[in-house]
Amino acid sequence: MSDINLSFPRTQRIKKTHQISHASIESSYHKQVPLNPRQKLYLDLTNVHKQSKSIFNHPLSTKFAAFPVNQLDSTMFTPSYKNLEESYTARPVDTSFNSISTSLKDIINTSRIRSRRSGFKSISTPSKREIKFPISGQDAMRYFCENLTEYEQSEVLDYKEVYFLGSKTGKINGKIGDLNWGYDNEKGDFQVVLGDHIDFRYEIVSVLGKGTFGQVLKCLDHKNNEHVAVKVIRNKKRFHKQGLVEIKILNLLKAKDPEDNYNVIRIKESFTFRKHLCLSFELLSMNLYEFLKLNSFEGLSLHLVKRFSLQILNGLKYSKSLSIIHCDLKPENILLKTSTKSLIKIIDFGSSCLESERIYTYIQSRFYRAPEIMLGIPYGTSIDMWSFGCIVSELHTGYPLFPGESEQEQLYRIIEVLGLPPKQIMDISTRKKIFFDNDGNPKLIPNSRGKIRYPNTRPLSTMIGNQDPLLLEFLTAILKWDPQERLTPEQAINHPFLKMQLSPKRRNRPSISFFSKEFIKAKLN
Ligand SMILES: Nc1ncnc2c1ncn2[C@@H]1O[C@H](COP(=O)(O)OP(=O)(O)OP(=O)(O)O)[C@@H](O)[C@H]1O
Repeated sequence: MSDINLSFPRTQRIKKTHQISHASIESSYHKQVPLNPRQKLYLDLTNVHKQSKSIFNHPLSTKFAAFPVNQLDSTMFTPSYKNLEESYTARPVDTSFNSISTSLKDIINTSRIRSRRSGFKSISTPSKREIKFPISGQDAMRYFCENLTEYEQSEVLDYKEVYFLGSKTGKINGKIGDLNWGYDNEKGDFQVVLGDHIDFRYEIVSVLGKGTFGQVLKCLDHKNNEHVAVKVIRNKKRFHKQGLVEIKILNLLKAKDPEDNYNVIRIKESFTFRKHLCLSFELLSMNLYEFLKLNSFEGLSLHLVKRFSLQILNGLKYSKSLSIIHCDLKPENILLKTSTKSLIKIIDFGSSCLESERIYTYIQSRFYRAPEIMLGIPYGTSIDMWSFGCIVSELHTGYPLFPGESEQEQLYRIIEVLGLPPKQIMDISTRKKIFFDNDGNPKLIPNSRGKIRYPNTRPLSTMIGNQDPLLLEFLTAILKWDPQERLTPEQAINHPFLKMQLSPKRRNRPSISFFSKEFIKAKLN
């Protein structure tokens, strides 16, 4: 194929129209009427099109096609031209690309020379450092095409605002046929590439946690220039559906708490990226399980237990007022706001529901599971108070109160401390056959170490120690079989255990054990 000839016959008819038209531009050029750069490039492009259909068969041509004609300018050529050259290098046998790339080179050069000659200011390609973000998806293609994978080149065009592109090294090259173009593993988890972007805005810094629902990533939000936590939900229908419920509940919690007074996590944004539902949150510090671990599982001072308890109850009181059941309260879902202060927030409303919209009957993490869930009895917000009671004990002692190795052992551990469930509970239990014989006696099945647990043989006082009688009273009032008898968050806040101020002398352990970031990192890894 020969190079593109940029001269046009003198006989070309002039079309008198105010709109940009191919003929008018061509003729203006030929009559030495100065063309503006956009007109000239329109001409160049259409000539490329006319003279070489094959260029438009190349995958990159779809990128050209994606630009409305009135948005074409010389800056577009640079990256696209480079890509054409690259594709030629990759396929040396294809001589048509050779001539096309040479032609494009000519077009660009000629266009610049002509612009200079005709006195028009040429459109110069700004250096990448000069470009200020955000840019449009189209500009991302113009200036940074070579930083993007082929998948991203199509993807980015849908973005009105691009804040961050990620470096090309390490990016997953999305391919048809791979799981979600290669962006997912077989479990539907997003394949994390540190340093890459999420949604052309968030830079992935590290992985903060992995859970049933997906992964939580520490990211730098290039729009607001702050670190955030982004929860990337697994790309599976069930998790996606539950993720939508989580967003609904988090938005409700946020809307009714404009001043951030209630110790619950605040959602910032939600969006879908590569088929993954994503939720961005304020970035918090370590969770209370990690905090206990950092304290060598020795348990926290009563002073600190009280401080944490009051804040958790504040969150539970608030969620109860909105009829929200958290359904998965545990130390891993309570986070310190920073590693140097005792402020905390409740996170993970991923299993939550409204009292009027309960879907699942079997919920909560086993150690913190309320008896009514195991016994198959209708439940409400009081299941969170059961979990709260277990957490208070664990914060105080350093170890879970009822660490059942199975569902059955979980209930037998509770029976060992509280005795048998009262008649009114047994009567309405739909799952009692799993745990009790026909006479209502526990089946006394040994656990994996051969231990049989007998009712009422292990008083709560021996499990939590006798340091503070009010703590025992407090926990006894919370850990009730009957949810109706359990303290509500309001009642718990007003319980003497939390009302009593500790004098500094009575603080039996250091009031708080906060550490440097380096120390925390070393300990937790
Ligand atoms: N806003 C945040 N700031 C810092 N770390 C966070 C934040 N949100 C979550 N994490 C970390 O990620 C972990 C998992 O988060 P989350 O519980 O929301 O995910 P999940 O998939 O629902 O987990 P699970 O399987 O426990 O239900 C948390 O235990 C915590 O360590």
